[in-house]
Amino acid sequence: MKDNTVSEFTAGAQIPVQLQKLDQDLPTPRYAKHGDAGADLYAAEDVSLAPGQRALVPTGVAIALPHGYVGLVHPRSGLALKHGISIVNTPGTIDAGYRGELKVMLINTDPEESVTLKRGDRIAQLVIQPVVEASFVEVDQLPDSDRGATGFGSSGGFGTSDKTVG
Ligand SMILES: O=c1ccn([C@H]2C[C@H](O)[C@@H](COP(=O)(O)OP(=O)(O)OP(=O)(O)O)O2)c(=O)[nH]1
Ligand SMILES: [Mg+2]
Repeated sequence: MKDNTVSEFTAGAQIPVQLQKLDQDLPTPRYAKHGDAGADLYAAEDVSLAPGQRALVPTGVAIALPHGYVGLVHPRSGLALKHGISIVNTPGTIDAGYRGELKVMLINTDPEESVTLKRGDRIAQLVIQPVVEASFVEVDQLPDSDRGATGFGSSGGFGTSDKTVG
């Protein structure tokens, strides 16, 4: 790879992403199954989380994403279901220019049980996506749209008074 630029994006395509191992003894992040959206990230340290506690957990890797891409650090559903482990800032944003260690801000949402994760456990998954950069154009008036300024449940679909099904 001569430079760090990828000009075209094709759905399903593989792009090369330079990865530096800061911890040689951990496996390289990988997609657990062919077609997975996220590559699993490993904990570089043991971490114990009391109920409600959070911790910034190192993963032992740094990457150089091509310009025009973002890395999103998503929780793993198995850890969430079994132990209530989530990510405080989910999804974490890995900027293309970031060269530091990828870190995961885990939180234990279980109200009663502490959770201990070990070095080498897969704690999160990194989803890489193309992004567009906006050039913001300031206007006095925005164009009309079907939705307008409505939101925050305005279309219904929950609660007892405005069921959309049955
Ligand atoms: O879960 C995360 C989130 C962020 N980062 C790293 C990569 C990212 O590029 C950088 C900055 O993240 P973000 O923009 O979310 O944080 P900020 O609070 O806006 O800090 P900054 O002012 O440095 O942008 O921190 C991680 O390693 N893990
Ligand atoms: Mg930022």
